[in-house]
Amino acid sequence: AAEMSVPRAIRKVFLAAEQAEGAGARVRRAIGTPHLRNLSPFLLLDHFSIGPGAGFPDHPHRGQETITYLLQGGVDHEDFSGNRGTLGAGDLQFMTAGRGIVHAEMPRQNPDGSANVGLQLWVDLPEDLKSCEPRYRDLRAAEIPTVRVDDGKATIKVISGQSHGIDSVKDLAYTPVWLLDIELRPGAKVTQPLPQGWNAFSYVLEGDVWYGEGDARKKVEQYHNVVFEQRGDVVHAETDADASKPARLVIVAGTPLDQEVVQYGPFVLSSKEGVYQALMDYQTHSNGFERAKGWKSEIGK
Ligand SMILES: Nc1ccc(F)c(C(=O)c2c[nH]c3ncc(Cl)cc23)c1F
Ligand SMILES: [Fe+3]
Repeated sequence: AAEMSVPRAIRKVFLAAEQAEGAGARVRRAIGTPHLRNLSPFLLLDHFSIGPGAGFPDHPHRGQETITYLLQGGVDHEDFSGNRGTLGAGDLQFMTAGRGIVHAEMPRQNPDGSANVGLQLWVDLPEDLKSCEPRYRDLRAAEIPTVRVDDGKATIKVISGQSHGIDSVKDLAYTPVWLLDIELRPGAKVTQPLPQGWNAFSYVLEGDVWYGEGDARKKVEQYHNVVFEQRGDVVHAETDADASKPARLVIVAGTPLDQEVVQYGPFVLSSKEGVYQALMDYQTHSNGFERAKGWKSEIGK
């Protein structure tokens, strides 16, 4: 007989409150606050909004991967190796900082002055990859497979992982991560399998979403983060039939890493000594930060 699917219970739900970050940017931090310090392998999740004149000028990273998902507008990036690029609405950038990156992430000026909105997720790297060479993988909106389910009432963008028989195009991060962007029209109901034993959460971008089934259902509003228990292999999400507008949520899952997390801003190592070393290397332009010497970005001025 088919294995019974076990719904994942909800461990906690909380609002991602807005806070200042970078230079004049605003972020709703859904992972990386006292509500949820980290959920291995996830270190940080920022739902960012960058208005004109704001942004994230020259800054370093070591020991993690960042996944930037542009939802609205555009963000330019430029690093100390001369890599430059622009993310438009629907595009993603998977950046493996590894042993060290210094870059700037600045918004494009939108003609109508609208803000640039997106998600940035930080994923911890396994210890032996924390000193790997940096690398970028861009994923353009057009490359992302989409599947319509529940009579077309639900649309799932399979950015990474699998959903309803659709596989994402390629493994983009070193650490296995599933990232699904789901739109639920009124009355839609989706059952999404997730790998057993992975850590998983869901962040509500728009509207209201019911998670769970029957009397275990819980209604979660916009800007709230839902953290699931590790036990179980499916997540149920649905919207009210009389909802006034569609809901939009992401479901993210990843393999827990069995290592310490010692983080100082964008330096994420697995020991205090590793963090001291990162700070020293950044200050002395060593061990991966050589190209930071005298480097200033064009876009971060
Ligand atoms: N203070 C500080 C220290 C280190 C950082 F890496 C950053 C940073 O670059 C970001 C933090 N949230 C983000 N959301 C979106 C984007 Cl595009 C960038 C960031 C930062 F702001
Ligand atoms: Fe950055």
